[in-house]
Amino acid sequence: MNAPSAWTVKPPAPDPAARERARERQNGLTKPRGSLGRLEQLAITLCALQATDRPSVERVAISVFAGDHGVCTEGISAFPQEVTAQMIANFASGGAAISVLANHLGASLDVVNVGTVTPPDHQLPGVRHEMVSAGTANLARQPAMTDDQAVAALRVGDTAAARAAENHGQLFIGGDMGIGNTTAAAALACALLDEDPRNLVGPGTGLDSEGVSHKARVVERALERHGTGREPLSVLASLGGLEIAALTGAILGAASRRIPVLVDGFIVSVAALVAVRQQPALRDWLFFAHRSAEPGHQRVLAALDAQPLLDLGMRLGEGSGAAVAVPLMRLACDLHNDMASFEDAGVSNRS
Ligand SMILES: O=C(O)c1ccc[n+]([C@@H]2O[C@H](COP(=O)([O-])O)[C@@H](O)[C@H]2O)c1
Ligand SMILES: Cc1cc2nc[nH]c2cc1C
Repeated sequence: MNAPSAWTVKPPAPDPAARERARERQNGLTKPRGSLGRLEQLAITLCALQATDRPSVERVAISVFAGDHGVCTEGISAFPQEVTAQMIANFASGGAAISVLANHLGASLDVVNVGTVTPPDHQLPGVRHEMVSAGTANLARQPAMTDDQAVAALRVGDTAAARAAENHGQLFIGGDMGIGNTTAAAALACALLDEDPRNLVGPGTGLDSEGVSHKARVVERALERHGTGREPLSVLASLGGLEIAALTGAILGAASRRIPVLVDGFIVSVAALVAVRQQPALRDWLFFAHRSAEPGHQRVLAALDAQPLLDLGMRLGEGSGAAVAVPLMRLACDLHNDMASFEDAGVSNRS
């Protein structure tokens, strides 16, 4: 019963009538048709997802999921593992990039510790400790998670999405924090896309080229051990991470509650890829914020047929790239909602 494949959260279909009305409205606004480019499509898609004529992303719900990775013992990151827990404290005290961005956007920021090696500090304000385990096992040698742990982590994410829905969130952003998680994400993406690790493994927080080659060999060993071609949530259990599984659960959970999702960088996109492989109807609910500098992101975006909004060379995680793209989505909504029509403004339309 606790096999990950039993996870059957289903996203609903977007509203076709709201989509059609939004398309008609865009075509009647005082601009040549299509001249606002992808901002037009963005507003139309939001109308269909929010089943409204007046789309809005004023209420943004951000959940950052943190977890540690057993594969760190293989020397695959430029930073030590304790940074994961230290950054949780930084999120709590408002000093992290995502803290500043959330504050700027007036977004809620939910920090969830899904499992660190460093014992949780229960005094930290605003941090939820929903530890599934003290980090994952080393995926190069054994499954990162048991099936039960993967399901528990999916549930942690789904619960965060439920909180976003209770707070009437109009857009969900998931962020990740986990030293070593670019190794897990690359391994997962290789298994799901049948790719060579040398094409998907990158520097993460800052490995040099020798470090990247070593990391690719670690991923290769993991793939040999766990094999490919299994169902997506089993691949997630053996090669993923606690925060990555929580992100998969959160993304599915948000869409199933009719909250559109703005996907961040490499790690969140891999969590989204797992979710789309599990529930293809989820794809409709995803906007892609940016192209991360982590080289494997490009391949994952292509597999999801995704055109990100921004390309700023960011590679931080935390949901930061998604937060940076929110103002663009807000502008797309304002244009859709507030521009005059040809008729109202007395402007001649094309003959
Ligand atoms: O989101 C991205 O595209 C991204 C790319 C590179 C690194 N990161 C962040 O850096 C950490 C993982 O890097 P590493 O080198 O320890 O695997 C983790 O906390 C991620 O949030 C994030
Ligand atoms: C300092 C630091 C902050 C981060 N935020 C997300 N991943 C990170 C990795 C490091 C090393």
